[in-house]
Amino acid sequence: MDYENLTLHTDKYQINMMYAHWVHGSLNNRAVFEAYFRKLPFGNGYAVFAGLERIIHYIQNLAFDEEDIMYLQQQEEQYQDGFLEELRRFKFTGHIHAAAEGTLVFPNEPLIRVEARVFEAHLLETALLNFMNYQTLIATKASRIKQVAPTETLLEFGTRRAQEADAAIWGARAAYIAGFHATSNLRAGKLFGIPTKGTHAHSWIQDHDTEEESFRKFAEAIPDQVSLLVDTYDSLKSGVPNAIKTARHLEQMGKKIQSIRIDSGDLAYISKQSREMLDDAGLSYVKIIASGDLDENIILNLKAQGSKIDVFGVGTQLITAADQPSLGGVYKLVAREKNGEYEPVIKISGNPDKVSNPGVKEIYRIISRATGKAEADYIALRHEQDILQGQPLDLIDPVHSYRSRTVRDYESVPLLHPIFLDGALAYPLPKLEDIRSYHEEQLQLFWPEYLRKLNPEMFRVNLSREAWELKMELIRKHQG
Ligand SMILES: Nc1ncnc2c1ncn2[C@@H]1O[C@H](COP(=O)(O)OP(=O)(O)OP(=O)(O)O)[C@@H](O)[C@H]1O
Ligand SMILES: O=P(O)(O)OC[C@H]1O[C@H](OP(=O)(O)OP(=O)(O)O)[C@H](O)[C@@H]1O
Ligand SMILES: O=C(O)c1cccnc1
Repeated sequence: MDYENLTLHTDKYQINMMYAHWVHGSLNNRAVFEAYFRKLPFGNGYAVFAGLERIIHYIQNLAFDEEDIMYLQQQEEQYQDGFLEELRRFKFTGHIHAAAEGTLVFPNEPLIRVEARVFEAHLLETALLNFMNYQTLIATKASRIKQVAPTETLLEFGTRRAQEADAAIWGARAAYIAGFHATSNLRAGKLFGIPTKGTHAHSWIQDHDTEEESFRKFAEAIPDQVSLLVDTYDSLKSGVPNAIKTARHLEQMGKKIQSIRIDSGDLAYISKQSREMLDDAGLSYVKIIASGDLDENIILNLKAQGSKIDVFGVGTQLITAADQPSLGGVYKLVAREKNGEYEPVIKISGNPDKVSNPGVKEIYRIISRATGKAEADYIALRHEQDILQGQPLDLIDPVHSYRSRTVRDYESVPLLHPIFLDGALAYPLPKLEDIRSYHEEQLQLFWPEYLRKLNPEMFRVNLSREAWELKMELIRKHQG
């Protein structure tokens, strides 16, 4: 894929802070930022991390070209030439650690850690959050849909209603990671290798004298991939009978229609009636696709009503994450260089959930040896080694510290992987199919109580004692 240069895809305040660091000669001080979200979307019990591939390409392509520099030169801030010269030389030289795409992730745990010259670390914030927030949101929405339709085929139909072109293709990719089977967007198919599927629109039928003629012509043109949209005039009185006639016509040519698509009306009732009509006509091989403003709640309802739908086409509700159109991921400074060492820093808030966790941290998934299931995620300061040596671990809830617990017989899996080290890519980009399988494996690690769609149990994300004590110490310090 040809990745565009998105260097100016940042908020102006980042450039202003970079400038102020340059003016004061502190641009080379190192800083550590962590990206995380505070609240799960859709009332879900987990989120599905996505966006890393785009972040990697973004960082690899970071460079201010002459047009960017000229544009910055015209800004009312009147940046000095020396600063613009510094930008001409800009490249990312720091470290980035991040979770793998497809990982199940939870609030308040660092998903991406950027450790770099403060000058570089500021620039990245906006784009990195933009990609992580959107793709994680859509992968999570898709995962909810997958949870209610684990055995059906799921088609992503959202492009026409997506928030512009980038959202359409990266959303299609996020949906595929979380278990969708195909997309209608050919560009997403071409760029990422996602399987593609397509039926036809109502206009095809409207553009013929009769529905029957339109079906026959479509079937004759693409005899190996025939899916007929039956609801233009009347699904049960006209559409399905005409689809049956077309199927018979095709059988005479030694071919089979694949499916019919219902796109309006009572989808449960129509699917059941259609199934009967198709079966009675000896066409039990013909599958039923449903579409039309579907989401996980309607799909669950349709299934509860005994509908006979094999394939769900989902567009608007998925690609726009309609019931919660944004994931509020943030990028917070956790440590700054002072006198050649890292000093942990905190952001205090009146809302205890919003107080940041200071210090450079690692995150470990604690898996019980007895059950093979995840017990908690454990956030420790980078230098802490207990976790790696299998010592008993005190799990302390960062907000409600009375909710502590000790785990003994566990395996700990680090969730953050080196992505860039000293500016060089240190991560072999996994194939999309592998990301999708990894996501499936991730789901197996969790008890169903955490995965259910409605009122799931809260998975524990805990701080090590040392990380918790550091947080308390900094709170005390700043509150006098
Ligand atoms: N049996 C059903 N149970 C629950 N929801 C359903 C059922 N059948 C359809 N729906 C949903 O109800 C909504 C119906 O939308 P709407 O009233 O706009 O009509 P429509 O049948 O899609 O018609 P049209 O496309 O002609 O406007 C859609 O979101 C659809 O997915
Ligand atoms: O409802 P969504 O979940 O967003 O799924 C995509 C919708 O897009 C198409 O409708 P549209 O009316 O745009 O075109 P059409 O004339 O081909 O039906 C399709 O028929 C679906 O209803
Ligand atoms: O192929 C389809 O049926 C399709 C594609 C995009 C949107 N709605 C339906």
